[in-house]
Amino acid sequence: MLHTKIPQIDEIVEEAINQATLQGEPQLVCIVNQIDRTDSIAFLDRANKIDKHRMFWRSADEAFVLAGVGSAQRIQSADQHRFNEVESVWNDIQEKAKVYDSINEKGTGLVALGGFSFDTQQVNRSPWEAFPDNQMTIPMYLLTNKDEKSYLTTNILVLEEDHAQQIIHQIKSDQQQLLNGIREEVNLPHRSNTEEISPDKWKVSVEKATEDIKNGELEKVVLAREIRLKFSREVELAAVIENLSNTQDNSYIFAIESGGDYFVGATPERLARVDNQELVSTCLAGTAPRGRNDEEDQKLGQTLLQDPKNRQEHDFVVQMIREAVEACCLDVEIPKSPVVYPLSNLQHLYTPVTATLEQGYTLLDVVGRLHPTPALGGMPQKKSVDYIRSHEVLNRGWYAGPVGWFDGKNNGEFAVAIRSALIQKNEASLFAGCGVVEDSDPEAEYQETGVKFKPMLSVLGGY
Ligand SMILES: C=C(O[C@H]1C=CC=C(C(=O)O)[C@@H]1O)C(=O)O
Ligand SMILES: [Mg+2]
Repeated sequence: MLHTKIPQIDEIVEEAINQATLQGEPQLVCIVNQIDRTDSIAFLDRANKIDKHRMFWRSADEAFVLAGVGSAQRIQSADQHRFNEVESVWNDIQEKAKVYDSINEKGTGLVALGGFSFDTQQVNRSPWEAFPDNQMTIPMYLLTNKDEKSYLTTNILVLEEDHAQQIIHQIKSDQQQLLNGIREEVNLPHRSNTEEISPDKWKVSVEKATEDIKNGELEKVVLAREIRLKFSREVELAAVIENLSNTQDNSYIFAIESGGDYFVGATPERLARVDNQELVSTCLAGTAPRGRNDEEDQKLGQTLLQDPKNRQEHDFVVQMIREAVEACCLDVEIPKSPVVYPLSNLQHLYTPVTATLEQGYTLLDVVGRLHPTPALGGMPQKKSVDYIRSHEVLNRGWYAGPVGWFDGKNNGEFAVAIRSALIQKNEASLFAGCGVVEDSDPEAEYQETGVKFKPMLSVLGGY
């Protein structure tokens, strides 16, 4: 049931058609309602019948979920200055939109969800044809679950030639399906094939990178590899998200559907979050497996904290994030040493970063400055991205790029899209990388990436 406290939808749509006629351009209308508590995965599953462009975000550390359906308006930019360009289009959209929002909650109203590719200079598009270098979408319908409450935002791009009754009928029927439609049983299909892409060639590339680092070409580079899977039938988005949500604590769960394909993952790595002007970023790099019991687990964690190779991987990240954040923030706080961050299959070195954005700077400014951090690219930034482009066999596409959301109230968050898979009908490509420094051992890095595949692999048909 909708708890409407704003003008009747009929009035809103008719007013928007008048506006569109007067302006000679479409009018974006945004309506926010509090609704009865609604399960986000059921919502996404029922949306399957409405639009094949769905988006999902679950925070790693707060009860906050966004599930978006369809596209009312889309922002795309392939430009080198894509973060600034997205910001300026976003400002323009906000200025022109008519927002009916008496609730004013974070993540409701005008919200854009989506992501950015890892490297705009990558010319090879396959297999990422459905994912442009940047795509942020204002969904037609957005469910926001925050703490115990649910909100539904409806965004309509109204055209001069639209008929009010037709639009209203469509919205009512879509809302009925999204909130009350029957949820079909969704299961994951059987996995019929698993192929590791050139593991030996990959180990040779790690060996070569350690030599190039010793020769002073660069200081650190993150190299990724791929596993390809085949299934007995199409893999349903809702089933993957449900499984990841049940198994991956301390991780962001994200999914973006585009042109029939979708990119999904459970990443522990925040890039940046802004609540008003308060910034939180995360340094996460350096990895060990989990132990089979508490004692072994503690021991592995302690060894990780003292291991010079892992500390070096981590310290490059802290150093770079510190410099980037200090350039646009006040009151930057970064602890002197990392702690251990436990996940279901492995543990990482973790250093939190908090700061206050200086006036005039935004979340997208910070994302543009940070991406890619040395946890995904390397050190120095440009050299390592060039190195990846010319040495890595796979095409990263959106793997290791920023994925997330922002609203019109100065809130938003981006994570880096690792522990992820590109799913195309009954096939999937999984990606995992590791930080290579001069003391890296190819076999150990191969094992480390093996553990990083586990969260997605276990959801997509067992180890
Ligand atoms: C690049 C990935 O992980 C990064 C994040 C945490 C730890 C990492 C590491 O220890 O190598 C990587 O830098 C990946 O999972 O694909
Ligand atoms: Mg590592």
